[in-house]
Amino acid sequence: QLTPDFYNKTCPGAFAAIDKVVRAAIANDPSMGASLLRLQFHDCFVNGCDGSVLLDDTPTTKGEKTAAPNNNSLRGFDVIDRIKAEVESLCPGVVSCADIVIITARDSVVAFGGTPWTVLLGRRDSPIANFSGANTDIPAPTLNLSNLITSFANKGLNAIDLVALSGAHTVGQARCINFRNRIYNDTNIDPEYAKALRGICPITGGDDNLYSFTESATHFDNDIYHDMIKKKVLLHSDQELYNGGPLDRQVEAYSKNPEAFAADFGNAMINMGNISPLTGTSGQIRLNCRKVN
Ligand code: HEM
Repeated sequence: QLTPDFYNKTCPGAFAAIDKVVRAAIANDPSMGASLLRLQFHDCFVNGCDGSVLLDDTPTTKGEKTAAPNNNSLRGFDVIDRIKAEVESLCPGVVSCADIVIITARDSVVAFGGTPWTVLLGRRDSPIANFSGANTDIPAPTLNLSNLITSFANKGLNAIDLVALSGAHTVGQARCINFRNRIYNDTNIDPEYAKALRGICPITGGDDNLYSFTESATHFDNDIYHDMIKKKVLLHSDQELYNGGPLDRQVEAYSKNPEAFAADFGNAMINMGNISPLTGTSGQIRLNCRKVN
């Protein structure tokens, strides 16, 4: 039901307006591109791609922003607010927050030098957030390969989608709390890499200290697959993809063929964007992405 031309008649200016705000945000803070890309994942894995991740807590209901995988970690909500304001001034009440997340993720990858894909549109916004769903459905970096595969399968995504989408970790950063156990306890990690990271992430304290996933954390390329093969990745979950198991061949293929990775990444983003959208007369077009109408 989603289509690429959904806003062609009702808001043809939306694409240029969104891209402009995304580029300005990245020019102001290059790390923002990664954060905007991640929002699509954390929206789509919880109740589908329905903009629920954008809802603030209210006095009576908890939103998803304060769930464990998101709290003190997700960012970019102010950029989404700026985009929504621009788009509302162009065409009031037309473009959903859920679709803004999808377009913003694509534009961020392109701004980082990645390959564009055609986004499918026509999603509507959920009137409710799912705090407990955000805690259970977003995979943790401690998961092993079979649990990662299951977590993606639960959302209708296959193992190729898992390997391709994990390529998103070619950009952005992680906090020490998410890689401490790996650098002190994992054995499938390059010893020099682990040693260097221990300087940034002590055994106690420094939970929020940041480290980049790859050397070019603001350039969208296939570096993360090279790093997996070298055992120089931050997250336990990313190394699980290349650890003597069935997906090693796919990691090697993406490391050798950046075009194949780019094509599969775009397709996997489209697949992820298809998770349980609200369409037709379901849901609403929120006027402010942070609260229900
Ligand atoms: C396969 C399962 C995944 C796990 C276990 C996982 C886990 C994580 C963790 C732990 C962080 C660091 C958060 C922090 O320290 O605050 C992170 C960051 C990030 N993730 Fe994932 N992730 C997964 C899949 C994805 C997918 C599918 C995407 C998008 C397509 C994605 C995009 C990102 C980006 C871009 C960042 C950096 C954010 C920033 O710098 O602000 N991740 N992820």
